[in-house]
Amino acid sequence: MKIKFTKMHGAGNDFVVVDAINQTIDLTPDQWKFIADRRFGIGADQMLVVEKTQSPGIDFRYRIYNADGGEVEQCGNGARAFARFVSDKGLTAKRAIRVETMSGVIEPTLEDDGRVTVDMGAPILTPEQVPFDAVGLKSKTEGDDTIWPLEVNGNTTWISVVSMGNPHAVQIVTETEAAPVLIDGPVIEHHQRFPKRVNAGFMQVVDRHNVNLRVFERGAGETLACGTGACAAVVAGIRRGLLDAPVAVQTHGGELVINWAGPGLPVMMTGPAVSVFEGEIEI
Ligand SMILES: N[C@H](CCC[C@H](N)C(=O)O)C(=O)O
Repeated sequence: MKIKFTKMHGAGNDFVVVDAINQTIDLTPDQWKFIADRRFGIGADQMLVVEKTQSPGIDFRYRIYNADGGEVEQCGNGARAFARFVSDKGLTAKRAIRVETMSGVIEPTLEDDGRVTVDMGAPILTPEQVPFDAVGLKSKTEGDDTIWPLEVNGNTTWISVVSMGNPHAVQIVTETEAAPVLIDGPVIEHHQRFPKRVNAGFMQVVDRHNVNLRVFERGAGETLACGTGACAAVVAGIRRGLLDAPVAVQTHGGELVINWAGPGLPVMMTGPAVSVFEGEIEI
């Protein structure tokens, strides 16, 4: 079957985006993995599939597949790329678009300056719902946050656990460029205390409104940026009493700006969304 796609990125987190409204898309995890392959396929961190929805008051559904072929609940940078895609393709004339994902409804809005702001919904802060297995662990309180000891490569790493619909383990590091992202990231991603695996964030606090962040993503490895990871890291930093909103998050692929007014309230993320090229692939 031939599939038309658009290659996009949000702060360097790159995507293959497909319109499943005007073409039939029904691929296996191995076929998604092939598309994501940077040598044998197109190459991407995630694949985004745009679908119709019957849900009242909702404009679209969008599905997210990681480079390992697995479908996941949420993708923050992907939400911005999705909004750019449906607008550019004329699938909607709206600038504020309500889209349902596996983990609920989010609302990206196309800004006049070319960036996209997404209401990512409220973070989930109960460990069991992340999900994180805290049984038998002795936590510490830091500000309003609870941090947990995780055994990683023989060291104890203290983490915040946050879900943005997808699971995140956030640690504070002195300097992101010296952090063992590629050594500890895979161990945290597959840690037994995360039954659905986890995205591992490494955050350096520069000042109360600025951080550097690297994320070893579940199912994709280290990416140049992680939108839900930036949301989770800022939520953790605010709860720990280290940050004040808004927070500019510097990633290897660009800047994301995160706003959050506290528990139960939505996390707002603003950042770039860029179309790079269009193509067609036989699969
Ligand atoms: N790897 C993530 C999905 C993509 C998230 C990231 N690319 C973002 O921008 O939020 C997970 O398995 O939960």
